[in-house]
Amino acid sequence: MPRPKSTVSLDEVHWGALKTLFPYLLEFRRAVALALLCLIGAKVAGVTLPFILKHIVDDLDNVGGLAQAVALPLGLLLAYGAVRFSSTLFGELRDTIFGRVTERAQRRVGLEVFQHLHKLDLDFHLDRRTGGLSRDIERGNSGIGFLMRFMVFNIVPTLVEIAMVAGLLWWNYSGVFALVVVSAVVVYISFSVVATEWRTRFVRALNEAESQASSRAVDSLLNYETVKYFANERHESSHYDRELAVWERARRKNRLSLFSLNTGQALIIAIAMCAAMVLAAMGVVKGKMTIGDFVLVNAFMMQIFIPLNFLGFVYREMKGALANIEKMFSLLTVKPAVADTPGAPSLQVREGRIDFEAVQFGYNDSREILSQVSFSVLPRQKVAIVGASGAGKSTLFKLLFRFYDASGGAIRIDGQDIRSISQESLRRAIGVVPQDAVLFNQSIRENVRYGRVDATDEEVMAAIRHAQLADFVEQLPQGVDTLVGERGLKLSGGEKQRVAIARALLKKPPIMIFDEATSSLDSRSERGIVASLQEIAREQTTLVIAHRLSTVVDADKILVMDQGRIVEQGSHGQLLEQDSHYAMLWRMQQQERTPVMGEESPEAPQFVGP
Ligand SMILES: Nc1ncnc2c1ncn2[C@@H]1O[C@H](COP(=O)(O)OP(=O)(O)OP(=O)(O)O)[C@@H](O)[C@H]1O
Repeated sequence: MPRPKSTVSLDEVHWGALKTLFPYLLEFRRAVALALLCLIGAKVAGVTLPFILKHIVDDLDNVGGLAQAVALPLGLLLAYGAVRFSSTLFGELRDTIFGRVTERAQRRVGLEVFQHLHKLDLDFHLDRRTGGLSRDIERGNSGIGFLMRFMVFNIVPTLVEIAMVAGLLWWNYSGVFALVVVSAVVVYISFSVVATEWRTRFVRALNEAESQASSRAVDSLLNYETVKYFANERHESSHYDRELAVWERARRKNRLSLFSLNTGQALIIAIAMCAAMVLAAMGVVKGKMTIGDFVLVNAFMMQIFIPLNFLGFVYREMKGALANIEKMFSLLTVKPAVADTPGAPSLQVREGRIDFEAVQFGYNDSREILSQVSFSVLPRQKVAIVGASGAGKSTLFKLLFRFYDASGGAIRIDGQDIRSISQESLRRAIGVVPQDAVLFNQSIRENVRYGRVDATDEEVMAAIRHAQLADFVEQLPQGVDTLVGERGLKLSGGEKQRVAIARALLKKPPIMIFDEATSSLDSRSERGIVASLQEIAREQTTLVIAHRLSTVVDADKILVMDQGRIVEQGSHGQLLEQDSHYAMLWRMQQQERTPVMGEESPEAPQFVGP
């Protein structure tokens, strides 16, 4: 199956974008051939029309005083109607048949961009602005439809039609007519190309302004709650209005430039039409041409200048469409920073052992976040990571999950360097309950099922029970079918976390990561979940980040992190005995601990960091 070129450099993209569309034309060659036949039919009918008209006019001119109803060139008139209708019919058939080709191309390219976006690394997605991105894709996609339709059915056929008309005028009358037509066309096209090039910058500026305004609006609406917390509606509106003002200015400049282009084109056409008509009128006066010939010349001029005018529009729009496609395809040129090596094998999880070996990492060159981090997690062990905010705990998980690659050292699972295996197999083997669970705007059931999309309803319900979510779900009028709202905002923080836990439990991976997964829960729910998790964790290797030290006292090993280094490790008892960093944190948490409403026992201290 032909595939469009997937990476196009920005410099070559202008015309390179056209090349990417050829495979689709080839794939649907029968539909394209049929549509081309319809096109030829429509053009032949179009060129025949002025000749029929000429004969009708000449016949009428010669009727004299006879009874006109009898002498009417009825056959010619009927033929005129039939040819006109068939010209339109062929045009419609052509569009209908070719529509399939363009729609399929749009679907394929849309899918390719979507898949590529999912392949890109976390950094790209953290930097992107969703509103602008979706507009770029939307515009690029409709640009493809436009370009394919007009490239095949407008530009080349119009030029052929013009050549045919010029030839016919030359053949039937004189070379001067052909000269007028050809010169007008050359001037018209040259003017259109130069003026359109000049306008491109206005079109680009307008697109840019539209994307900016749209990004701003989407970002603001996504942060609806934050805007309200700070009563910043006016601030948001004024920012948005500033973007809209830029858009307004860009639009005005764009319109003015379009005015100049349209006016120039109309002037060239008017001069050419006038010249041809004057020539024809002189021919009639001199008796070299009939009135029918005069009408024919007029009809031909109209016939070529209408599509020529359209050609100007097409060229203009084509430039816009190319700019849009260029922007969309430029997304495909973004290379993911984390990529599989060609033919990377799948991860084989035999026991679930994890080794970090002298791992080094920084999100950028200027700041090191992890330095020389080494530790091992034995199969089915529970290892906890504790430390101050910003110490690099979540970063460890992001590296294990290969959102980023370490700049030094290695991470191995059962002896396999995670850089040498496929990302998909790695991620299948690891379940994550993140710090901030984000849900799809679907039902609770579907959100939980996302953990394993082929899970049965019974399995989903079992996961919901294990995550202590069943009581809550029962209270809801629509139960598990309740919609959770955008990003899950209709659920409380704790409920959202429990949905995320249920989802991860359903996945049943050999390795499980909990990144402060119970931080939004009250102590009673937390204890319930921790008990469930402990039961399940016996089968799995588990890594836990916790601020509440009481939730990890049972861990096989606790790693204490500070400023990107592991400063201590051991069991809860061993670390207390060492009486160092961890022991100090433990004591601090116990001292600072104040009873929390609704808790029965005040045994759980809060981790506040050194
Ligand atoms: N995408 C990113 N780009 C640049 N810096 C980042 C990025 N993500 C995290 N950081 C920085 O890396 C450092 C470590 O972050 P990390 O999330 O690992 O800390 P943490 O120990 O999990 O903190 P917390 O307990 O508050 O969640 C922080 O200083 C943070 O600002």
